[in-house]
Amino acid sequence: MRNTRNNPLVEWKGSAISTNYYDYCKRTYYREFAFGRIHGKIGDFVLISNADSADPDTVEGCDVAEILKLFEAKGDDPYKAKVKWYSRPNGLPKKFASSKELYQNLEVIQDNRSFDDIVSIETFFSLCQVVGIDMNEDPAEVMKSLELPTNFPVYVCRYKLVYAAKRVFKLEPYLKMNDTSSSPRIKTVKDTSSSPRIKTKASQEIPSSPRLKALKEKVLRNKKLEQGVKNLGNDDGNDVDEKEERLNNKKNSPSFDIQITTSLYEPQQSLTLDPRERNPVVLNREISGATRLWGGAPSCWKTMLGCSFFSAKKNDPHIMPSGSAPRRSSILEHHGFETWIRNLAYEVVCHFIFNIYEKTPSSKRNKSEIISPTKSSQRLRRPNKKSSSKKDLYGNTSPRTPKSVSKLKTSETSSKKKSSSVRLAHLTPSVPERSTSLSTPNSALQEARARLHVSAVPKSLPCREKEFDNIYYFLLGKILDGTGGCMYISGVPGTGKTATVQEVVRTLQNATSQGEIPEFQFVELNGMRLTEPRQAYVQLLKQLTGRTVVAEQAQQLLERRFTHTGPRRITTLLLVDELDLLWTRRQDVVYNLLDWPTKSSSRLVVLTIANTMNLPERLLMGRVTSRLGLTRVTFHPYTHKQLEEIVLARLEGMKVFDPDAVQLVARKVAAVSGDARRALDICRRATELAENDDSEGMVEMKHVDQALLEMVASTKVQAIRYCSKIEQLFLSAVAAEVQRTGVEETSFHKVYMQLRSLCTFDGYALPSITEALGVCSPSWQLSSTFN
Ligand SMILES: Nc1ncnc2c1ncn2[C@@H]1O[C@H](COP(=O)(O)OP(=O)(O)OP(=O)(O)O)[C@@H](O)[C@H]1O
Repeated sequence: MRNTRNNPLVEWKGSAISTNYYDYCKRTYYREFAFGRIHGKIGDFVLISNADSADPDTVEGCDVAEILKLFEAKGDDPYKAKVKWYSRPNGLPKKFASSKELYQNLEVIQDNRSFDDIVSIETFFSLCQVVGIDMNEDPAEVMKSLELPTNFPVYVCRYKLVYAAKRVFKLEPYLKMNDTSSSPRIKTVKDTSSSPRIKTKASQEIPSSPRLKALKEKVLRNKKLEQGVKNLGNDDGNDVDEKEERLNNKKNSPSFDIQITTSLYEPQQSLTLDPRERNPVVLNREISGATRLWGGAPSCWKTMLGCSFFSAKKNDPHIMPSGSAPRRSSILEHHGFETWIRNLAYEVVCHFIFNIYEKTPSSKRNKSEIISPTKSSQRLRRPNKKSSSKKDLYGNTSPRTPKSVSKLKTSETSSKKKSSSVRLAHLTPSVPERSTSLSTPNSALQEARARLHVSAVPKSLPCREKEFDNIYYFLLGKILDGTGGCMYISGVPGTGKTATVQEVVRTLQNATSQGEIPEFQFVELNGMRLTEPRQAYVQLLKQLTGRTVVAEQAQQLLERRFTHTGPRRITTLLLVDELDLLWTRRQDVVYNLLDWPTKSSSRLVVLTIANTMNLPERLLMGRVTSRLGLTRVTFHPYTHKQLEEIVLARLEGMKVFDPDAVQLVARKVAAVSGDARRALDICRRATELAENDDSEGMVEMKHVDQALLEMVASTKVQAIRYCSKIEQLFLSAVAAEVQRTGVEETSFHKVYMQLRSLCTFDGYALPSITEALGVCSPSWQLSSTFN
């Protein structure tokens, strides 16, 4: 039967599977498919192209998965498979990924994290094999001894990643205790002459190593089992469990001998009980409820519900999972009474489950997936007031008494809803200790100077609680939702924009490592560090995949990544600092960076930082601004009180500054720019002056006065002071134009327009264009130098 709908490349093999459950799902399920040269069936292992990898069209760029179901859905991409994911070691959570015990290229780990498990068959790259081995065995040795086909990817599996608690994982042995005595579990693929798929060694002579002896025995036993399936009721009767679990599936498959194999992964397989294939949390509860109600489900029911169906044709050389005898059974036909019992039991259980499912309010079901109401301990907790003065929320020592956090007022209402459950937190922006300590200061003044340095990481970011909150909850909402979005952050230099965002990211990463929120990846671009705007693509791709390519190719790869679905994709958080420097005439770079988050599959959140508040409206085209959205946070210049607080917070516990001296600095800086960097610099210089002066280790008003004077009398200021009036006016015009546009480059024409305005206001005669051009030409500089 060939499907002509949309894509003639995928073809179902054999007839559709019909059961009450599948009929209820209103989907058509199949056992086998052909996609180009790939001929696969339920139970096979496949490599699935990963759009997020550096090279999705290579074996290394693919993820490993086992096919659990095959079905035809509605829509443009109807050929679907339900899979069980297997991760390579570097695809595991960080704490396992770096483990030296795991073999990057040889080994995969069954991954029970809640990735999307419905994938398009069109993303299949090739078939592969996974061999289950005991956790104490050496994968390299096993691979050597197995002598498996070299042109076919083969992996061993020792572990499975399971939930220890909500979002906390642990590794468990892949094979259960009673499996360890048995030989490796190998699933082979069917040898079809039409496809270049790999033939396993099953039909070849197997070398006589103990492992392969056992394997050979297993192959023979499995073959016998399959024979048993063929000869109804004529199995050898050795395996009591198999006998018990035998069921008649005549109704469902009149023309096939059906073998129902309970999976090795019973807990996961049981998820298939959900009539809509979603909400595993609720479903598990339903299953256990059903089991309780019926006094423990008989093994045959378990088999029925957790089974995968596949055809067992006469010459099919399947090698079945070893050591799985107790968990597998063959279903034989023509047992009328058994069929009746089976169907009755099946319908009753399905009916029971559907009823529970329908009666469970959808709100409850969804909630249980995100934040378990019973596990309040997992949430961010408001710190105990008594202890809050010592430790902040994430265990960092914070000398500040936490302030109450203002309500979030972002325009993102959806994230508000989600975050409300996590909102109990009292968030104080804080920065973790630096990893390498600064050189030990000898005096109090030296220590103060070290603390006042802009590069010194402060323990907290006072006066930015509200901004911290807004950014934190925006990002939290996006990470919990698994959606994309943009935020525009603006403010004059030195107002703590970058520092606040960095701190938010650190706080979220901390929450991730504690299993409170899902994983996300953080990447950073800074317009100042790029030689030209299109380098943003190169840098972004490099940080995401580790691959360096030219800008055009990088753009194509990023486009592909963000416009294609990635079932195992986690949220990407991109910080674009100095956005205005990515501006190009076509605005394509900024457009793409803001357009990718709007794609439903991208899971990309972009935080953009720039110095001007109205940059989007002034500099960017309408279609770019529209993509930026309305979620904006403005960092206003610090007031003198805030600057005072910032400086005093850094000097906490020290008595080196006269309080009036700090106030003087704060007032002077707030009057000009409100730049925290400038205030810290002046205070630092004052400590140096106090050290040279014999002032008994105290910074007084005179030191601050002198430092302020030095700032004014800096070389730049001196140079400008000695410029001619026309030069001073020209420089003012350049500064006004740069301030107006927020871009550091400008044209002479625009500067001249500014110059005209300045001259008119100040009552000077407007210099001619030639004179103005002369001011900025090198020859003018030379002549002025010599004059
Ligand atoms: N609230 C604050 N508390 C303590 N230190 C602060 C605070 N705000 C700013 N600073 C200090 O000022 C320095 C400059 O901050 P930051 O780089 O975040 O400013 P910015 O707004 O991003 O400036 P620019 O636009 O120039 O990049 C930081 O390194 C930090 O040391």
